[in-house]
Amino acid sequence: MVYDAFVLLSFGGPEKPDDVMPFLRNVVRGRGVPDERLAEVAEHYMHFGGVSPINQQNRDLLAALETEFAAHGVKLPAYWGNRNWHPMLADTVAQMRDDGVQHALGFATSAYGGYSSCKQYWEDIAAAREHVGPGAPQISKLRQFHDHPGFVNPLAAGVQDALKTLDPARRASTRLVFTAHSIPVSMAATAGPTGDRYNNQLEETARLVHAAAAADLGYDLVWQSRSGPPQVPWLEPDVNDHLETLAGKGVTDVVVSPIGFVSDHLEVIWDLDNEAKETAARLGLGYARASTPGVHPEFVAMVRQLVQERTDDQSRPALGTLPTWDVCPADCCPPPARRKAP
Ligand SMILES: CC1=C(CCC(=O)O)c2cc3nc(cc4[nH]c(cc5[nH]c(cc1n2)c(C)c5CCC(=O)O)c(CCC(=O)O)c4C)C(CCC(=O)O)=C3C
Ligand SMILES: [Fe+2]
Repeated sequence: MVYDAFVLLSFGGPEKPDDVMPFLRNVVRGRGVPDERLAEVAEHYMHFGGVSPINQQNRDLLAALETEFAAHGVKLPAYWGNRNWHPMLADTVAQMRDDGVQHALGFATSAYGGYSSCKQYWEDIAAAREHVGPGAPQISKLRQFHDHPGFVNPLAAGVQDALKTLDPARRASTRLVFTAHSIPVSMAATAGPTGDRYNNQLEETARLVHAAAAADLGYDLVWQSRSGPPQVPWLEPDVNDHLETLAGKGVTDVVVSPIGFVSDHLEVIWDLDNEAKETAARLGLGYARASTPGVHPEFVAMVRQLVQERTDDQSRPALGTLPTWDVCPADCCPPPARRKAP
């Protein structure tokens, strides 16, 4: 297969206060979420002047990738398009068509399987191509990378750096707490052809990062950033509840490592650096938050290697045992049942 471009696929985020509500309406489009609920979430963004850091983080990643590609002879122009905010993927795909692109490789900023993390990016691609119409380039999404050394090693380095900020005398009662975005239980059950792929991959990533970073410590995988109505079950426990449990069991310090994310966007800097940190302070727990990969050189190199897997037939580095594939089975990870508008 001949590829002639690269496109970074991401979530998108507001960049000024007036962007916040339209962005949030895009995130929940078709789901009948009332504006009052969105106004609550908007508050989190307003603590940061209505600016999510995610777009700048993607600009930084794109710039690092261009340098990395140039240094390794990968001659693909790099584009970027989002699901929920500008630059919107449909506009990017129109630009790619105008530039004569025929078949691009797409890298989504999520390591895992599941609807929000994987399938929805395939849907974004299909919708953007349909919007552009005849002449729209094909886009093949690169594979999931939850156990790639270029993902696991930067996470492990982040845990080790975070541990250095805690009291070494209390290491024996320090615990690693890995977090990922909670999803509805029904969504988790249909993630991947055999189900539960999202959770299973996260469990494997947690195991690998723990082994590489601090095998002497105990660890858990818990969930953050739950939304949706309370009567709908989502993956539990929530990180805040879990800190409470740990404090009751004699744990004195925690390192919280958000392995579910590739950069320190709003779900990290609000839900962890504010909410979970406050919870820890209330419980008297020492607290350190480990970094996400961001533009760590090994992570940037990983993206380039994932491209070369498709162009140069290279090996597929993997530290874990769960299988990976280039094209997801058509019936995996269906969207959640749509809620009716109230
Ligand atoms: C699995 C997963 C990831 C990780 C994979 C990936 O990265 O793709 C992720 C990432 C993110 N989620 C983000 C923000 C939001 N997620 C929401 C809502 C939801 N997320 C869900 C799942 C996930 N989300 C789900 C099942 C919902 C319920 C509604 C729905 O089914 O869509 C809402 C709506 C308001 C609310 O109800 O809380 C917001 C604002 C941001 C941007 C942060 C920034 O701006 O910096 C990022 C990177
Ligand atoms: Fe989300």
